[in-house]
Amino acid sequence: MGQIKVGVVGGTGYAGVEIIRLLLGHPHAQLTALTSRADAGRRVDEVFPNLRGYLDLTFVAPDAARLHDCDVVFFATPNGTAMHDAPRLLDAGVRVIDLAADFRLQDVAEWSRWYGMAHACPERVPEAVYGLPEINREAIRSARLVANPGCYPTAIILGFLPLLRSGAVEPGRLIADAKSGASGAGRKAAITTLLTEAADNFHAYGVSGHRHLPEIREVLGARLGAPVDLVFVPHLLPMIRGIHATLYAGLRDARIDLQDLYETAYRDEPFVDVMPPGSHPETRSVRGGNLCRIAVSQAPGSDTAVVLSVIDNLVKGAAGQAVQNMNLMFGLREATGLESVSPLP
Ligand SMILES: NC(=O)C1=CN([C@@H]2O[C@H](COP(=O)(O)OP(=O)(O)OC[C@H]3O[C@@H](n4cnc5c(N)ncnc54)[C@H](OP(=O)(O)O)[C@@H]3O)[C@@H](O)[C@H]2O)C=CC1
Ligand SMILES: CC(=O)N[C@@H](CCC(=O)OP(=O)(O)O)C(=O)O
Repeated sequence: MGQIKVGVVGGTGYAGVEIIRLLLGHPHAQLTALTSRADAGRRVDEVFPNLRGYLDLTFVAPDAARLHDCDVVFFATPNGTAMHDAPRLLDAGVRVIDLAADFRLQDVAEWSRWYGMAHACPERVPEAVYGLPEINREAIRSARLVANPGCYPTAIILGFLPLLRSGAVEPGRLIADAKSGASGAGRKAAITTLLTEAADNFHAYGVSGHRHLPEIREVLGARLGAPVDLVFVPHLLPMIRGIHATLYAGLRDARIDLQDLYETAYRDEPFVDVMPPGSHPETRSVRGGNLCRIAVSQAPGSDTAVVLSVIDNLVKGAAGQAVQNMNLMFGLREATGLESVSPLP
């Protein structure tokens, strides 16, 4: 096949530059239009010296007509951006993958409550496909508009899914205790992610309600055909990349073979690795890669399942998953360009 012409709106953010990094190693993608308002006119490799020698492109303003020449445009922009610009691109026949939350919730009123703004194109929301290939692979293949999942939801949904699908747990009594590295907050300046605030420190945030909560509820609930509820507490870890989610669920029958349940559920998934019994997945084992590594356990005599789920928030939690979705949308092998091994240490 010919090269897929790719645009990235928000090419100077952490998720955007990760898409650029991944697509430089993709045999069928041609980076065509990379946007930034602040850095328009600057060479990409001047802004990101790690890319010197790999591409010869200059950032352009996001309204550049050149986006219309693309086959697919990734929006790696703040929430509330793609909903203004995606409709024109879709009307011009360009496929859109939004890494933000604009099209993740089918319940638009709920979306507006959590995101604090009116939706600019509620009529386009029903056509959006939630881009978690492990649950929506077939719909993604024919989608024109993909809502790439949030980073916490990716780790948490993949972690809970086998338990819920099998009916092994009560869907209303789940607990997700999750930690993220600081790159999850993006590249913009903010006090909480200053080195002097985040390093040698550890704290929870969003305990009274984080916007990923309705996303997890809606996606799992739709999958299950019944309401799902959970306690979700995110934390900020003094590291750069990675999410570690520790998930707890009460088992209906403590005799279940959890290892077999998870191995069977994810046997054919290229990007979910169910580790052997007794494993403790490390965030560095998925650093820079598109894998979600999962370990599941149950203490002797306990009726609580404990699931450990790790991802790189910028890869399986954002850019890698977006490229996985692009591969599906363009009929490519799903793992194309996503097969690098994480470095240790
Ligand atoms: N970081 C992560 O781990 C994850 C992020 N996401 C989501 O991906 C999106 C990008 O995140 P991240 O890369 O961290 O964010 P950053 O803050 O690092 O980058 C944002 C990018 O968007 C551009 N931008 C900002 N406002 C606009 C606008 N109004 N129109 C066009 N471009 C704009 C910025 O450049 P400029 O201002 O120069 O135009 C910049 O390139 C967010 O929605 C985030 O929630 C999802 C999962 C994980
Ligand atoms: C550490 C940190 O701040 N993480 C971010 C997660 C950002 C993200 O992936 O979320 P959206 O795409 O849904 O905005 C947060 O909790 O807001």
